[in-house]
Amino acid sequence: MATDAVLEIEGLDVAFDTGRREPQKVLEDISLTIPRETISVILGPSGCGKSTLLNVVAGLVAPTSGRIVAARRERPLETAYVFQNARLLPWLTVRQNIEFALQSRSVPKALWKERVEQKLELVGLTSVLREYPLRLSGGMQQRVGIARALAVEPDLLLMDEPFSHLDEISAKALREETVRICQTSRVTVLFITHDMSEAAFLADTIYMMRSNPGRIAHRVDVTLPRPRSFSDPALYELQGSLATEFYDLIDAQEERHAA
Ligand SMILES: Nc1ncnc2c1ncn2[C@@H]1O[C@H](COP(=O)(O)OP(=O)(O)OP(=O)(O)O)[C@@H](O)[C@H]1O
Repeated sequence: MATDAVLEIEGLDVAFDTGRREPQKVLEDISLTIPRETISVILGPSGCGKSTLLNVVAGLVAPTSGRIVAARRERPLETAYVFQNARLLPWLTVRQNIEFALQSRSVPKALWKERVEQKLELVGLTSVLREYPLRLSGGMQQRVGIARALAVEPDLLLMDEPFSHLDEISAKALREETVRICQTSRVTVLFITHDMSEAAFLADTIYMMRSNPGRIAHRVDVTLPRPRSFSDPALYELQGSLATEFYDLIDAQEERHAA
């Protein structure tokens, strides 16, 4: 295993039993390495198995075959999720929502106050500690969701299309925040999207997937310097080449389907 990797996945297959004669193969021969303190992006069309891949990494879905090797072998890999919706508990305050996550991971109570305040500060939201989630905007709720995930100090942060339900201005701000947080807090991220510009802006490495079954079709190492700007022509260029590859894949798939 590479010395700077948090996780390596080797030859991973996932098939679901759907009651038909043959199990449905959703992921096939997935291999990837996630280096420490980087952002790896899985880019793929709807239904190609992106969320399933994250669920395997989180230990929620068992692979049919293949290996997942975590760098820290002395204990299971600690992961935390940020979903499309923040999924905050509406009857708990922001502080209590984050404390709930800390409690569920058995983080000692003596650490809670500092963790909650530090992570809320990181997402720029210290003023909402006592608020209830429904009084916050969608973007603020998502920031709390990120703070909650960071509070457990995971080895790997799993982000499943976390900004896809936000307006474009909030989404852009949160993409910038994600990069800043990763750099200042030395977090490692596995990020799912089907948005080319989001992938180009965030990623150190992009794994482009195709469907039926989900496979990694291309790996793109993004060498654009940081901080990146949404208006950088080089970013547009990368986004354009990702789009070309992406739609070529979809066309090839439709041709295979029709044959
Ligand atoms: N527990 C399950 N049992 C059976 N089939 C499943 C299960 N979970 C996912 N699938 C199937 O696996 C395929 C991939 O689903 P998945 O949600 O991983 O795709 P995705 O790329 O994340 O899609 P989207 O971008 O639309 O969220 C789909 O056909 C889905 O119906």
